[in-house]
Amino acid sequence: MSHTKSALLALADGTLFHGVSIGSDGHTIGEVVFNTAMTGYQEILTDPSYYKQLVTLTYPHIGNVGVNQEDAESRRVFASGLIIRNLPLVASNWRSEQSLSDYLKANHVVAIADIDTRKLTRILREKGAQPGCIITGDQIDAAKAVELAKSFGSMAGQDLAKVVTCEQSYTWNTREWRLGKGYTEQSTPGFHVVAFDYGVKHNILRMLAERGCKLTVLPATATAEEALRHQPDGIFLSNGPGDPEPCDYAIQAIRTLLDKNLPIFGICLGHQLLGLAAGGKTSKMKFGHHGANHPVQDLDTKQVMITSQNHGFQVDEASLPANVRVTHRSLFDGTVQGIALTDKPAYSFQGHPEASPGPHDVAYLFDKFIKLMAERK
Ligand SMILES: NC(=O)CC[C@H](N)C(=O)O
Repeated sequence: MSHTKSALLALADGTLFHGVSIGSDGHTIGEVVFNTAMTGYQEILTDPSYYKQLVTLTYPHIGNVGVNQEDAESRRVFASGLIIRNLPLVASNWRSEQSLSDYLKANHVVAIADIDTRKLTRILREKGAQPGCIITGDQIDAAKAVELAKSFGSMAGQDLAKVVTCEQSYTWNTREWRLGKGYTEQSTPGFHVVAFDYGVKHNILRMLAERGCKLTVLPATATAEEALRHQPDGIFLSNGPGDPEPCDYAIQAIRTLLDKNLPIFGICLGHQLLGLAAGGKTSKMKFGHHGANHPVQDLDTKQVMITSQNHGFQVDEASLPANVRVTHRSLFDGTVQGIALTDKPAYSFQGHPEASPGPHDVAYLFDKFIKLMAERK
């Protein structure tokens, strides 16, 4: 039997959790958040929105189905650490290519198992998301770990979109992808979408491609002029990590693009940035929304959808100017989940409509974007 290495999770408030290391050696710091999804650990780890966050999963057995290349949501693991109850001894699935533990090690992710994730989640619910440190080794200095946790400070004020974004613009090869899916040459792309990559998840690009869009992806700091040079039919604003408020480059670009009356669709961080560009404000939530079964109501149709969520900031309803309408609301806490401008073809959603947490309830938001681009042509 292989030697198990000890690991410690220290919270900034001094709480300590002793467990075993299941990833890389060393230490990592970030904001500790809990996610209640029962599946999708690989999508969570590779979602760039989790950069600088240490994710604890409330589902106790994580790693049962291993990992594979196909399920990655981006080019690498972006979560800064993983905290779980129990790593199964065997990973079993026909698609599995690697065990979770080997994957974490290969991606240099520090991770801890065998801790009481229920107790941890209760602390985060009561006190709110807080800084933490995971550190591995047999002789751990707990006081040092608490100091390291504190050194993270707060997620508020951190501009991380420009850290995780792509270095250069690229095109998503829609044609090849569609032909591989059985679409014919004739049914190939209609609309050209310019997507700002604040930490985009691949399934968003896939879902736009599936609807016939040709995609040009631009780095987070690209200007409105750069976007317009591509003569887009529509603009997409992606999800991403950190606080939306310091992303002034993005807010500026979106403001200019709003003036051009182009269809604009934003998801998660993109939603928050649209809210800011429209003149609203955002704020940090206590522990945010991270899970795969959050009920959200479409206020126009009254329909309740089961959605996937991952955010720690929100658009403040009271701050919204008269030309911004709230279109969706969380049925957990009443917070804003969607907005639309009344005088521009621009709208956004706080949850993740590209994730399919079982149901595909929110996929219609992608069809709405296609409709807006068609109306403008
Ligand atoms: N998934 C996201 O885009 C998250 C947006 C933002 N970083 C938040 O935490 O609220």
